[in-house]
Amino acid sequence: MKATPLEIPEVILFEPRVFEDDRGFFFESFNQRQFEDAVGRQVTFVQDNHSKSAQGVLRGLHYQLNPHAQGKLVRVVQGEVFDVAVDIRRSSSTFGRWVGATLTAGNKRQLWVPEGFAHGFITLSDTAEFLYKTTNFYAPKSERAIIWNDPDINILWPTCLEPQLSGKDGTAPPFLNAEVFE
Ligand SMILES: Cc1cn([C@H]2C[C@H](O)[C@@H](COP(=O)(O)OP(=O)(O)O[C@H]3O[C@H](C)C(=O)[C@H](O)[C@H]3O)O2)c(=O)[nH]c1=O
Repeated sequence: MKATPLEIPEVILFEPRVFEDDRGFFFESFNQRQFEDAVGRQVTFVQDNHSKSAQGVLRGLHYQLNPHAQGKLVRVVQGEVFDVAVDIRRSSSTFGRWVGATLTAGNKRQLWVPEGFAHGFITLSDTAEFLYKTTNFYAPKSERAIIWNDPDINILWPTCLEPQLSGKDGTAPPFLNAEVFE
């Protein structure tokens, strides 16, 4: 497993070692020891999620407030998405900045999005199946969102597709009005 910190170094891109033979392939999709070595701290996941989206669907930008903040380890098992993490920790030197990565079933890449970040993705393939582990349970009352095209964050989504949004996401507040982490 290769671990690469992105421009916001708390966000880490993982690339697994894939073993291919005439039967197909094998790779360790999660290894607690290697993951914690890369992240530099103990991390416990308590929930696995799986969503399927059609092309153009954009889910995000979402996060849960403390004490329910979630770290997420995300990957794609079918199709392709562009995945984004936004630093919403007011005390951070990268507050308001974003990083992104293209995750596909083919590249088998995973992105670690720590607590303190808003997260979202846009679906680039006809459909995409998105799996992720979270470090805290779903707590809908603590859920918050930021509008996907906020001008102050200015995410460069890699498509001119008009995104398909849930009602919640289409009416999410701007970053300036968002409840953020201290
Ligand atoms: C997130 C979640 C949702 N649900 C139920 C609640 C709704 O009835 C239904 C769809 O929920 P929602 O529209 O919030 O799903 P997404 O838009 O994919 O939300 C996720 O989108 C982005 C990518 C994120 O990073 C978050 O993990 C999460 O907010 O699943 C649950 O029962 N448990 C859960 O953990």
